[in-house]
Amino acid sequence: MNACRRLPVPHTPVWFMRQAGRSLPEYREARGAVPMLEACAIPDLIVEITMQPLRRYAVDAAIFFSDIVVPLKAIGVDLDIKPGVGPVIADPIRDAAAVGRLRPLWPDDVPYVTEAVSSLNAELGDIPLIGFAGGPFTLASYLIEGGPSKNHERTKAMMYGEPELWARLLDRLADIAITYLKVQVEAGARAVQLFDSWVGGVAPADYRRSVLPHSEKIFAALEPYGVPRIHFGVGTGELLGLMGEAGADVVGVDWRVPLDEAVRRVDAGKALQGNLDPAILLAPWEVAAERAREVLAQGRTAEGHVFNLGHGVLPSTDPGVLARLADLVHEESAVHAEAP
Ligand SMILES: Cc1c2[nH]c(c1CCC(=O)O)Cc1[nH]c(c(CCC(=O)O)c1C)Cc1[nH]c(c(CCC(=O)O)c1C)Cc1[nH]c(c(C)c1CCC(=O)O)C2
Repeated sequence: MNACRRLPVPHTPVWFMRQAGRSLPEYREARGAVPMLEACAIPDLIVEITMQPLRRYAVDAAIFFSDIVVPLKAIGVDLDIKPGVGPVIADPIRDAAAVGRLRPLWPDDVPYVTEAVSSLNAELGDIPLIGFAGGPFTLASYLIEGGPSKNHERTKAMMYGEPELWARLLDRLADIAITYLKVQVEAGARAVQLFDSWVGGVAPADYRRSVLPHSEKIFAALEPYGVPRIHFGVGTGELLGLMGEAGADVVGVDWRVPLDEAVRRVDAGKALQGNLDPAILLAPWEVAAERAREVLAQGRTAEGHVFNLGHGVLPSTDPGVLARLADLVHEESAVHAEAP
């Protein structure tokens, strides 16, 4: 929490995107045959899966176990998460009538979120829980394409060709994200992350015109709660400044841009989060450790640094390596914190 607020810290804090999930055998066991979206609606299971990585790693935060499409499912969008694929939408949104059918999310639509966050908050004690929501571009892309997409072509066709319809869709998605985040914060989440994972395919001028106003609305709505707001996307090197401008306190950086360069791209008054390449954890430990030290050194140029991977933990990652990484981050950064 202090690092997010650019205050002094005894060591660099660390957590890992996707720290819960398929890299953990106990996750696979707990999930069993329960489909992903069903699991996301069972409070006991949410609590158990959220806690699992904290039993293994000395991480400084928990991230709520859910998915960015859970609020869409909760308002009645016919969708599924297909293993190895991702979210798949039965009737993609392609016209004004379909956008009109996207109703608002009400807190009562997700009682299991309120229940799970409250239990987690009690169980976690001093360790903060990070709540999250999907960013407007990323959710729009799943809804318009009907599933994961490489080029986001129909999405961009709407963004460029039907700007009014696009703005209406993104405004509705922003309102859904606001409610989903407020539910989590009001139940006890102490920070929030907006995952606009796939917005990196958008040029800065288009981001400013067609996406930023909607993300800005989300961050502004969270402002009164005073919780740190983290903003992350993949391949967003050219957008880092704008993603900060949208109203984030912490800008998440993927592995493509070194953190000292990210510092130059983001306005003063922001902390950074990132950014070890998750794939490096599949290389020998000493190779990964050396790069983690580099990330720490580059992170020291930021006003605040939360160590993380540059994207989610890969399912083939050895949990033992993540445990060593969390310890390394603490030990090596504590040495620097003590230095005169
Ligand atoms: C794009 C996106 C999605 N979901 C999410 C994003 C943004 C983050 C990112 O960029 O990765 C967010 C998300 N999804 C999940 C979390 C849990 C918290 C965490 O530990 O980080 C978070 C923060 C659980 C999950 N969400 C999903 C899993 C895997 C489900 C399983 O066990 O099969 C988990 C643990 C499913 C999912 N859901 C989605 C994808 C692409 C997938 C993977 C599909 C696959 O490869 O099987 C959409």
